[in-house]
Amino acid sequence: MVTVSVFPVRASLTHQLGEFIVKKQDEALQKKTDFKVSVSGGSLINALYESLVADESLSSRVQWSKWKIYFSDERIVPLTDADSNYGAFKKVVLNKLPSTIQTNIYPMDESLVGNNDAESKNKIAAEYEQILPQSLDLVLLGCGPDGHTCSLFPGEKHKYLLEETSKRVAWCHDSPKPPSDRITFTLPVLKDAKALCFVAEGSSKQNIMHEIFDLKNDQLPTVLINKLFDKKTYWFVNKEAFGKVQTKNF
Ligand SMILES: O=C(O)[C@H](O)[C@@H](O)[C@H](O)[C@H](O)COP(=O)(O)O
Repeated sequence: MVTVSVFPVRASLTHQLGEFIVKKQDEALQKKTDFKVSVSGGSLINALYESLVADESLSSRVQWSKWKIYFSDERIVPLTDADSNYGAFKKVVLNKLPSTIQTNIYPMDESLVGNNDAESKNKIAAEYEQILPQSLDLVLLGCGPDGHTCSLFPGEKHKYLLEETSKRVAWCHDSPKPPSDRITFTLPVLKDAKALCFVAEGSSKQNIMHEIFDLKNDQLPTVLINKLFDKKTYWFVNKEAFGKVQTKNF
């Protein structure tokens, strides 16, 4: 069973999300000197700001200097582009931290970004794979209204990403959510991670939450992940997103 927590108001979701992340951080730091975490783009980034920066009862417990921060997926655009997940995370979260705080962040190498050939895009993915550790302590994920996560999209034409077993980071060349070129973790990275945490909020997620949790449509990447990695998968959702979900059997 996956662990699902449903929150009536946003502040309680972001607080409990922060408590969960800090708990995973503390568990990791009891055993080693760093906390390896990956973040995704989209609305998750604002939730992370609320949890880890704005929430004063949590912000003092976040040991940023011991975090190693990776990206679960990244759009192939310059890191300064408004579409960059790194850029968004830096702007919304890291730039809000006191300047004395050191962070260790691992963005995609943007030097090949301008090249439009497949070889360059595959190389960007392969280079990211090289810097990725074997096992992340925590992978933070969003869920799109179509049931995608990372840049693993549902449907026949995107199956090449879900079926990838040798590349740990792959080039997604046809994202239905712009921009179309991205790099993304593949399932082997999620398999080796210690914990996976999804955040989904708002009424635009109602239909997909119903499909994921009630209908369990296993054509959806998120359903597949729930099935494959149930014991280490956690969902933080709000009551709007879960408005149509009937089941208690996760
Ligand atoms: O770069 C991206 O596009 C994201 O990493 C993506 O996987 C995101 O997490 C979902 O699309 C959910 O985004 P929302 O929460 O904004 O719907």
